[in-house]
This record gives sequence, structure tokens and C-alpha cells, in this order.
Amino acid sequence: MTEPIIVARDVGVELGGTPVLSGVHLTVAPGEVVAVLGANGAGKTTLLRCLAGLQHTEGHVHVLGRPPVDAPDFWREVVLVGDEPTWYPGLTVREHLELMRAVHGPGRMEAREALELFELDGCADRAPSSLSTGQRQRLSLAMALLRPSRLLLLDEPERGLDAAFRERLAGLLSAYADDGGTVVMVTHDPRFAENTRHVSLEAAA
Ligand SMILES: Nc1ncnc2c1ncn2[C@@H]1O[C@H](COP(=O)(O)OP(=O)(O)OP(=O)(O)O)[C@@H](O)[C@H]1O
Repeated sequence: MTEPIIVARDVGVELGGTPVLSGVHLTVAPGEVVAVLGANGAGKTTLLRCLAGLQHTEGHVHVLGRPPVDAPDFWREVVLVGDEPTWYPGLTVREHLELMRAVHGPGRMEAREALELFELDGCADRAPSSLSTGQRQRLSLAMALLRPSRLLLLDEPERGLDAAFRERLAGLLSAYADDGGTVVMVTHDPRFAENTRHVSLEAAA
């Protein structure tokens, strides 16, 4: 039987003395796209942070067969897209994509293909800080999908994207999973997540 990519059992987190997650279970197989849904404050981002090794938890969490840790070996296989990244001053949109390739090696696509796929050709020579919210989100996602990885952890990837691009992104994530990758994403858009496995989170307190 194929080993799960994620096994989380009885996960509990307290923040500021308040339970945020309690008794959460999640098992994710390779090639799955899982959408974590729930009300504001239900703990979705906190769960992603637990899976990324950025949040201490009670219970058992294994990602890719081991406890997740905020360390280079882990981040070579896992990509987290959450809050907007810090952009490198002086580098253009194109250079941000080329940087991913230079650091992580040949991945799923070339920088020029990513520019086309994420509709960034028109702003390839601009600084990311000069882009619109949706264009910056597309650049974050392009940087994530260009490089090789086994697991994508995405926090509201649809944020700032228009309806047409949301549909394209859903297709790109599905293709990533068809290639053997695994996706866990937090989303508030059930339509964007319609062809994924849904996991609902309820507030712990
Ligand atoms: N550093 C912190 N200290 C104390 N409480 C926190 C901290 N970070 C988050 N929380 C609380 O933990 C709860 C869960 O937050 P989290 O961001 O995981 O929710 P969410 O489901 O992702 O919400 P949203 O849909 O609004 O993004 C919230 O009640 C939030 O106020």
C-alpha cells in the first residue's frame, strides 16, 4: 500500500492560552488535492503551519514520513504559499522566477513558460512591488509551481485572483497531482475546490 504523504492524528494547538485546534485528524495520500474549509478563525492557517513544521502541536504529525521541521531538507520537497513573500529588491518578475530555477534546479517548467502560463509576460521586466494584488499572487504561485516539489501547502491560493484565473489554477493543481504531487490548500471558495476532497474544520473553542 502507498504510504500517506500526511498523517496527522489528534492534533491540538493552543495559542495565547486558547485552544485553536483540538482532536484534528487528517490523512492525505500521494496525488490527492485536499481543500480545508471552515469559518474565519476555525484554525485552517494554524493547521497548515502545523503541517509545515512552523507550529508546535500536541498529537502526531508526520509529513513525507517524518515530523515536519522548518529546515532546508524539508523545504526542498515542500512549498508553502501563505502570506505574500518578501520580494528581492532590484529583481524583476522574470528574475524572481529564474532565481527559483537557479536555486532549486530544473523543475516543472522554465521561467518563460511560467510567465506565459501565469499571464505575467506583460510585466516580466517590472518589480513585483509594482504589480496588482492578483498579479503578485500569480507570481507567488508561479514561483511555487515552477520549482520541483512533492507537496504544496497553499493558504487561500485564490486570494486576489479573478474567476478565469481561479479556474486555470484549479486545473494547474489538478495537473500537479496527476504528476504525483500532493496539494493541501485552505480555501473559502467551494467552487474553486469543487473537484477536490473537502475537509471541514470547526473552531475548537
Ligand atoms: N499568534 C496568535 N496568538 C493568539 N491567537 C491566535 C494567534 N494566531 C491565530 N490566533 C487565533 O487562532 C484562531 C485560528 O486562527 P487561524 O488563522 O488559524 O484561522 P483561519 O481558519 O485560518 O481563519 P481565516 O479564515 O480568517 O483565515 C483564531 O481565533 C485566531 O484569532
